[in-house]
Amino acid sequence: MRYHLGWVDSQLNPTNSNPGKLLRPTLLLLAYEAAGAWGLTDGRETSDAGYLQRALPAAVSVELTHNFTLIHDDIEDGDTERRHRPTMWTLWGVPQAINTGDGMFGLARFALWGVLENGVEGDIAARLGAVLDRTVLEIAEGQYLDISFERRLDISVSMYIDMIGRKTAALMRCSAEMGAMIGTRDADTIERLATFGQAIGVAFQVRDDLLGVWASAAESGKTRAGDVYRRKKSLPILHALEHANPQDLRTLQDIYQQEAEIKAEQVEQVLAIFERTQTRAYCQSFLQQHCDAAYEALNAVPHVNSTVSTRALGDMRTMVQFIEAAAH
Ligand SMILES: CC(C)=CCC/C(C)=C/COP(=O)(O)OP(=O)(O)O
Repeated sequence: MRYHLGWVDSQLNPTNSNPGKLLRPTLLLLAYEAAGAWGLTDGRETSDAGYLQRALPAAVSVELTHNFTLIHDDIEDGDTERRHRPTMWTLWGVPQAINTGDGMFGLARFALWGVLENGVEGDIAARLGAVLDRTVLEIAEGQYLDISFERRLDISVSMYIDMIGRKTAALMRCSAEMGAMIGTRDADTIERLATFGQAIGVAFQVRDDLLGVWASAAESGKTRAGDVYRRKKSLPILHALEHANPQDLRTLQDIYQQEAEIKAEQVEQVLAIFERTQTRAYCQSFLQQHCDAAYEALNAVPHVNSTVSTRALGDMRTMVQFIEAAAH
């Protein structure tokens, strides 16, 4: 993939050796190119990558937004490690970590105005700000729902999908939508790419949910069935709770509500119930549906006479293929 993580990382923070996946800025830049990179047709194409400047402030902005939410998320969850490093609140204390997260959100908003210096018109810049603000509100709603689900077992699959749609997919949608808005004024193109972002966002989370239960330790670098050990309310358990027979349902309720830590044999019991409820197949088909929706959105992006756009659409398909692999 062209936007190799190191490339975007060097734009964001030259000293950061573990920046995370940088999925959102990558998505934003690809959507910008796919949408036509503001009239960059083959006849006008330049050999340098100067045209990317136009979208770069927004790419920085979505990554800063993501990192601000992670700083606050780690405080709320009490997590002590992220990306194999101590979380900010463990180093600086909760008050300063909250403050840093707030500052980072301010920085994300401030960085976005940089598009004005790179040739983006004022009305588009203002609308980019509105998309980002609406998205942050949606993420906060998603986080509210997620936290409120923690002590409950009566969460339906559709409630969960609504939650991840806001908490995880909203910023992916926002990234693709913003990139497209900087690349073109064509409403159809913007809508298709935004839809792509939403679909890939949900798919990405469900892939994580699948790997959290069924990836081998070697594949994921984590404990096998780690999400069952943590009793995480992800798609598999919510599907199983909806489809278990009465006896299995009681077993799941007992295990997920007990005060004591879950034992290895109870994890095996949960996995056996997942088998009986065909939960893995359900999650895989759910993932496939969202990957199909992502492909469909890409196929419907109006054609631009530009190799840059064609290449970006190809890279976005590669992204879907990577996520889709967890469905097989
Ligand atoms: C308003 C706030 C604070 C929003 C948090 C948004 C977010 C995507 C958190 C990480 O989710 P996660 O808990 O599923 O992921 P991880 O396991 O990486 O913490």
